Amino acid sequence: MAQATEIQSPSIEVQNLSYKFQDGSDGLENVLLSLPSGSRTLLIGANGAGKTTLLRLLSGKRLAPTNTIAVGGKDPFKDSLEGVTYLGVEWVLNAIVRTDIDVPTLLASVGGNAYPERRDELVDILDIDLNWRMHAVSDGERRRVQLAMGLLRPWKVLLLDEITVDLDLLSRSNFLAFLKRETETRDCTIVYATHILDNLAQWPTHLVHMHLGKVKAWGLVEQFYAQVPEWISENSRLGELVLRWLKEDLEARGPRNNRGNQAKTYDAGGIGGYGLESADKKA
Ligand SMILES: Nc1ncnc2c1ncn2[C@@H]1O[C@H](COP(=O)(O)OP(=O)(O)OP(=O)(O)O)[C@@H](O)[C@H]1O
Repeated sequence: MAQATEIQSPSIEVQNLSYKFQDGSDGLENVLLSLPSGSRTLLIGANGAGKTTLLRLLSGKRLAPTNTIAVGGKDPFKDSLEGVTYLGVEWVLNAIVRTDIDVPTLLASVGGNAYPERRDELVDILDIDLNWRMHAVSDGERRRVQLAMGLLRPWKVLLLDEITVDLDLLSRSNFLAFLKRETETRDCTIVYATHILDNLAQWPTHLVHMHLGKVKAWGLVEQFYAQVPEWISENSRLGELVLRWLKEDLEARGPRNNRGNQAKTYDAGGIGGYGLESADKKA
């Protein structure tokens, strides 16, 4: 197995990145980004815009064309980088966190004893009960333990694909504040794909707007906020901006299905096909 390379400065540079899936369909097209060390970037875009695809390429889980991605100056796929943490769907689906196992054992299994202060801070911030047994916790409680496990080792680049959906508002807010503090107190960078914008307006330093595999716009958050009318409150500025982007994207893409044909299909098999028509008639 190739030895992991430690990255120095956690910047992210992407240029001319185009990517096709195995079936030949387009994944990303000509992506260009430059995210400096210490930045906190929100990846914004409708479902299917390409956010996960980009994060997986940045994490080195997928092979990008040569010289298109540099994380800390290195190719994440070739150099199997140490300090790059990707928390996405695979992480969430990990079966071990559903077995009859206790929290201290789980945290120890990912190196908790090597970082006792960090472990205790995360347990505190995420309000984790060390007496929980993982087969008998709620989805949100399980997610908090997973986040503590994933964040325990002091990463330099954190790639986060929305896995905070199960968290209650206070846990999520504490978690986001923790991430912000991390970037302010040590040399690290975060890219976070999310649809949930509550309490996030003050969080990002950069925004990336993706649409159909392309980056439509990216840059410092202030430059985007300047486009939103001033009368909109500071807190909802991000929401207003994203809503505007998503509406434009939907208009540009058009409806997914041709409405005329769809209507015919529904008429032919539609409600009647489920037996509801006859139920109606009986009533
Ligand atoms: N393995 C694959 N093969 C072919 N197409 C794929 C594959 N994985 C994803 N896609 C397609 O690529 C597009 C981008 O998917 P991706 O998961 O990156 O979107 P996303 O922005 O993360 O969406 P969401 O917000 O729903 O998570 C989608 O249209 C999806 O159907």
